[in-house]
Amino acid sequence: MDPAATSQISHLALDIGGTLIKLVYFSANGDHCEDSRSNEISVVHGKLCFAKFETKKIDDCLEFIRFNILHHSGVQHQNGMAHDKLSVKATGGGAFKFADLFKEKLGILLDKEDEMCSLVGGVNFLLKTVPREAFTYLDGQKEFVEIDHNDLYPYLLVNIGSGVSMIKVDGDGKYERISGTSLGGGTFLGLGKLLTKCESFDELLELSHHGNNRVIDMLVGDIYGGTDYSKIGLSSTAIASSFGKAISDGKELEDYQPEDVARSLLRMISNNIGQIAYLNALRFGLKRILFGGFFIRGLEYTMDTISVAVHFWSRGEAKAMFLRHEGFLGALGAFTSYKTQSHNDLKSNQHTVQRPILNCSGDNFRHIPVTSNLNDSETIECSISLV
Ligand SMILES: Nc1ncnc2c1ncn2[C@@H]1O[C@H](COP(=O)(O)OP(=O)(O)O)[C@@H](O)[C@H]1O
Ligand SMILES: CC(C)(COP(=O)(O)O)[C@@H](O)C(=O)NCCC(=O)O
Repeated sequence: MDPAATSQISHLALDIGGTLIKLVYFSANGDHCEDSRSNEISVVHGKLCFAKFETKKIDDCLEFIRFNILHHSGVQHQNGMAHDKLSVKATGGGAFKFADLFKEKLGILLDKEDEMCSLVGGVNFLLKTVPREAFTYLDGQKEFVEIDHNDLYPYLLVNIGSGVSMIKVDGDGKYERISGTSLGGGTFLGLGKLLTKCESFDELLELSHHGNNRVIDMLVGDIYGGTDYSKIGLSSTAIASSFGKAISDGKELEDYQPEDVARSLLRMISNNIGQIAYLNALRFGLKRILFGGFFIRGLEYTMDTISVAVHFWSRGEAKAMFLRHEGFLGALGAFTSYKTQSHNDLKSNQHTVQRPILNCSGDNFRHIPVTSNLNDSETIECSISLV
């Protein structure tokens, strides 16, 4: 393997969702070593890099791929003669919706991976490979959880994207989508834009940060004259009805502060998802609930609301956990699915494309990582083997 060639290697996978396009690609450091067991295998050190674009700005994403020449790292189809036979792993609805666009603009075929399968693959990869990936968040405390690989399953994966999917995971590639709700991140952003006139997700989050949901939410105490309803375990400060105060306040939307509206909205969506997640965990006796999707964005208020909902409804029985790479689960799953290409295919193709083909075997991926560190820019240091 030519070291100069390995220094440029980049391998790409995409998750094209309803709101965001997520990219995961491997970028080599430039150093590599031959595997002592076989002179046909090279180990390449590098890092997994992450990028995201709004789906409505797909042209920016295409330009990013073109500028960084990521599309040339695709796997060449058998019998493929030209670059238009290169294919890149892709998941999410956009892998179907935008397949023609990718072919037309970049000359690549999107090799479609099932969205649920990719989400599960991404989580399992992270939990097994990346230290300090999963954590709990309660009472303002973030605590990393190292999960024993032999005691990983079962768990409930709740992916909060535009909509929400809830998947019971029983093993590697063993899963079932058991529930979902259309009240997800898209609802938060869509309603938020209409109600607050904000222009972006970040702006909506910033607003929510400064708001007070009690201005607009109807609390138990508002209904019960300031007292708890202790007989059924509801404190006076619990939300009885999200946005309920707007019924009788005699106010127009303009009379409320956008900050307070944003806060109530965030609380409503997070609380609802936490509660549905708990109910589904209860249905199947699952104790561990992992939350992913770009809606969370590591936001303390969101994680706290979800954690409190799960803790409250399960009376402390179930645990909400979060992931550092929450938004890239599907893309990571699609990335690791390159392993399903047979070695022979990859090897023979090595001579027909300009760039070396990576063997992203899941097993190699798991065992070879040097440091598997996560640095500030959220990259994951790792190594992969080339055939
Ligand atoms: N920069 C952003 N722009 C738009 N939405 C964002 C952004 N960051 C986080 N979000 C939230 O994440 C959701 C999308 O999450 P994601 O997991 O990418 O789902 P999808 O695959 O449906 O696009 C949005 O609906 C929104 O609530
Ligand atoms: C259709 C979807 C799987 C698409 O995934 P997304 O782009 O939202 O991440 C998801 O939006 C979803 O599961 N919606 C909830 C549908 C329901 O169960 O009511």
